[in-house]
Amino acid sequence: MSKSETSARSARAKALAERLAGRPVVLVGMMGAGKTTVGRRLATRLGRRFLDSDEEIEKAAQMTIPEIFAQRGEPEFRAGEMRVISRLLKENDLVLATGGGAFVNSETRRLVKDGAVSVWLKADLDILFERVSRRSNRPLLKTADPRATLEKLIEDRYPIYAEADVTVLSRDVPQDSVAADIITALLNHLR
Ligand SMILES: Nc1ncnc2c1ncn2[C@@H]1O[C@H](COP(=O)(O)OP(=O)(O)O)[C@@H](O)[C@H]1O
Ligand SMILES: O=C(O)C1=C[C@@H](OP(=O)(O)O)[C@@H](O)[C@H](O)C1
Ligand SMILES: [Mg+2]
Repeated sequence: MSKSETSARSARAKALAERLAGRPVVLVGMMGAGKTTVGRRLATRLGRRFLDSDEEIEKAAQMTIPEIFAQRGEPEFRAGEMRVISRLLKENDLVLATGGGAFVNSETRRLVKDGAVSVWLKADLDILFERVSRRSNRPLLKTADPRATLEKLIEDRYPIYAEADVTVLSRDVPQDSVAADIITALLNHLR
């Protein structure tokens, strides 16, 4: 990257930091959208701390997400997810990646809307399916037809994700350019 590109990038990050005034940035959207991986890059660009609610839930429960779903069930996972997100949102200067179902839960959504600026990372079925197929760590997709399950979740959840403050497309472009697109969208939103 040239010197002028580096300084333009840091000027944008600085402008955004001022407009955010410490408020957390929370990434929401479907499994495979890139919340965890793009979120980490966004935090680096902004000089912010990065946390992932799934990771924090696993630490608190001393169990993996698939174990929590299997041993405790989804309702208990959602209750824990809400408690963890409520705790994390008290932190300033944070980028928080949530699990795909977090924002769908009305109480968690209220916490995020009240305490943060929310970003919907949006991708279409083909991209999401290709990405989630790389790993088998998503209990909701352990069905006879995971693609159909994903499609149904998209149908149910898209109208809810659309309540986020900004929407950014998570295409198959480098994750760093998705992070840059998030910064642009947030700068426009907070203008
Ligand atoms: N822009 C992108 N281009 C290509 N692959 C991506 C992109 N964003 C994310 N991925 C990949 O997709 C998979 C799912 O990403 P992840 O960040 O875990 O999504 P989420 O947390 O939203 O479920 C990972 O293998 C990640 O490297
Ligand atoms: O969409 C969902 O309900 C879920 C998404 C997962 O996180 P990612 O969106 O990071 O994959 C994880 O929280 C859990 O498997 C449930
Ligand atoms: Mg994730």
